[in-house]
Amino acid sequence: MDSAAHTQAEPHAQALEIAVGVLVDRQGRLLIAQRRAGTPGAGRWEFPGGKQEPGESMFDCLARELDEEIGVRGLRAEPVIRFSHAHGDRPVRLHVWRIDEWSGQAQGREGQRLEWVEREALADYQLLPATGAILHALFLPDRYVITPSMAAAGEQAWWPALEATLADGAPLLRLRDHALDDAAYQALAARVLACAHAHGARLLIDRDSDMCEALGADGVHWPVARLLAKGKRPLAAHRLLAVSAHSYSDLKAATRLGADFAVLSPVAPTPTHPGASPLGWDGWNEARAEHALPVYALGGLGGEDIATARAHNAQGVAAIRAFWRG
Ligand SMILES: Nc1nc2c([nH]c(=O)n2[C@H]2C[C@H](O)[C@@H](COP(=O)(O)OP(=O)(O)OP(=O)(O)O)O2)c(=O)[nH]1
Ligand SMILES: [Mg+2]
Repeated sequence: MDSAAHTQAEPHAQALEIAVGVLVDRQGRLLIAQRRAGTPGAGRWEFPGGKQEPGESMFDCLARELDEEIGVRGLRAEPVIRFSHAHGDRPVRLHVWRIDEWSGQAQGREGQRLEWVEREALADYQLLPATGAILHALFLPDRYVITPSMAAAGEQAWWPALEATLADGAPLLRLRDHALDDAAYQALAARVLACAHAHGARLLIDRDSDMCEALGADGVHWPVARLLAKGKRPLAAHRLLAVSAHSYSDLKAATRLGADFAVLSPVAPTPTHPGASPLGWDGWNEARAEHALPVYALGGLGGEDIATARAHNAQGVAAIRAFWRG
């Protein structure tokens, strides 16, 4: 997904409300449709959906659009993400659902082409802008584990805790250890990466993209200031770029510069950053806004907060202590 996929509309512009449904079949393939001539983005591929009508709930809109466009009904749908971005003459606000069960056989009822495509093969299609945000939201987990520093945990305890955390099913980790110099960090990261990959987990590192490439790590996690200083996305599209953000404008910059996801903190007070004033869920909501990327909630939260976080349009919860099995 290129960085153009991350344009975002200003929130004060009057957005069109759009319900979008991602049908996922038993083999994990996704249903895409080609936009017809004469519509914004003609020829590009999208997930089916369309505009809300007056008096309609977003879910009713989804059900109606999918029936009209592809002839499926009886949806079992989970909300995935909500975001706004500029598209055509007016900004659109996309309310995206994942649909794993439905009745009827999907067919292009408006003459549009449909295809079932594996996620990896989507790169071969010209997709609508911002589809990258939808895909990341679909496939990123609802927990993001940040490792405690080895010095604080003690090396003897740290490695078994890492193994236990991975065995517990942590699919995405950030190796955070600011105390180590680059050489020591790289040596540690190589070992942690091997453990993570052995468990099918992905690992993001806190250092530069050259180190990421050298290690074959899954991506980097940077503070937003570092990304702003760089001025552009530092790594290839198949790697993950995560950004730490503390405000609306941080997230705006992260989106503009092609971040794949962000972590917005602190929601609640946390011992790691005793001086920072917590956002609370209201402040979190205001800062998260409708930026076109998945955003984890961080700060004093744990697994029991995932449902609340999801209800606030978060991808899930990021945490050190709550997910570390030390
Ligand atoms: N369906 C869909 N629309 C998207 C996606 N991403 C995105 O920016 N959009 C934009 C394109 C359009 O401007 C708008 C969707 O409206 P639409 O043109 O499908 O509207 P509709 O189905 O109600 O069609 P119509 O009655 O106006 O013909 O949202 C996406 O993934 N799926
Ligand atoms: Mg449509």
